[in-house]
Amino acid sequence: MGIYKQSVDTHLLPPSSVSSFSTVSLSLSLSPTLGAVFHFVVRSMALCGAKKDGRELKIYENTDELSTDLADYIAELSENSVKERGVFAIALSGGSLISLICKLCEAPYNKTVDWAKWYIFWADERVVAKSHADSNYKLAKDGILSKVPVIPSHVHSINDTVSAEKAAEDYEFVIRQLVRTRVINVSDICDCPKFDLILLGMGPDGHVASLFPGHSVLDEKEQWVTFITDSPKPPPERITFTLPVINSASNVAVVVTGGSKADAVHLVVDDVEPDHPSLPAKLVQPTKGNLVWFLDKAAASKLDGTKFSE
Ligand SMILES: O=C1O[C@H](COP(=O)(O)O)[C@@H](O)[C@H](O)[C@H]1O
Repeated sequence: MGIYKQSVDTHLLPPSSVSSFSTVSLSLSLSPTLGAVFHFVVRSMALCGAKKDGRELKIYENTDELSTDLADYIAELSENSVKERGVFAIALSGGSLISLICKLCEAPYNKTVDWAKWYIFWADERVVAKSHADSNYKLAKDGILSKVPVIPSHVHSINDTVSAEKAAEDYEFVIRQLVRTRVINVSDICDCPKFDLILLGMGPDGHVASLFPGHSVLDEKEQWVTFITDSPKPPPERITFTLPVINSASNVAVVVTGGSKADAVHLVVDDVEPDHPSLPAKLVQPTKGNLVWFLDKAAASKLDGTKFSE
């Protein structure tokens, strides 16, 4: 069975990607049996991007270039949202994501972003004290929020003095109030909140937020925020946005770096074994919103048909 090759012009790539290209060649191979396969050839300090199955993949030479483009992406979404709605409702994750968005604290973003219009939430949180090293809130506060002029009352972290179950319930209540006043937009197709942007990381096991492979909370359809007390990754008690909330967002970005996650990226992005019990990251499929994967070269290294050359 032959493989048909066709060139894809860079005008098909997202403008933010094209502007950063130095030398990029991208080709799309169409095989009757294998479907579409992207071949990325990245030279010098280039990056490349392409649409695949409704997702946009952005692959960067290194984490520094990824961070720069990610800061641009967030700043642009913030500007658009403030223009359209007067506010920007963003949900953060913890882990490696925070150091990858730290460029937002630097020029020009520290001055150009309309920080007072930001409303900040967490897609997941560990149920520990806010001062604890495991707290996703503490990570973001120390790394970013204490360095930019966000309004403290717009920062919606969980109640860290109650059980995981109560913390999830309280957090959903807060979000419901803010949907009612449209600080957080509402989905056009269900009653779910429609965050302007949800930023997710992904673990080597394919978990996103605190949605772990095989966990029953993956089936949660009613609640917006739920809890677990048996996280396979410590600490065990966590609250998390459910899939209906994640998939109702206007924009979702999954940010993944490092070779330890290359297998999971391959399984999710190349949709290996589609009938196999799903990895949580595979279930991130915004119904009407945009989905962008930000990958460094190491995380993208096992993607089908991906070939990098220096
Ligand atoms: O436990 C968590 O892990 C994921 C992934 O973290 P990373 O350090 O591997 O990027 C993170 O997105 C989530 O918020 C966090 O609670």
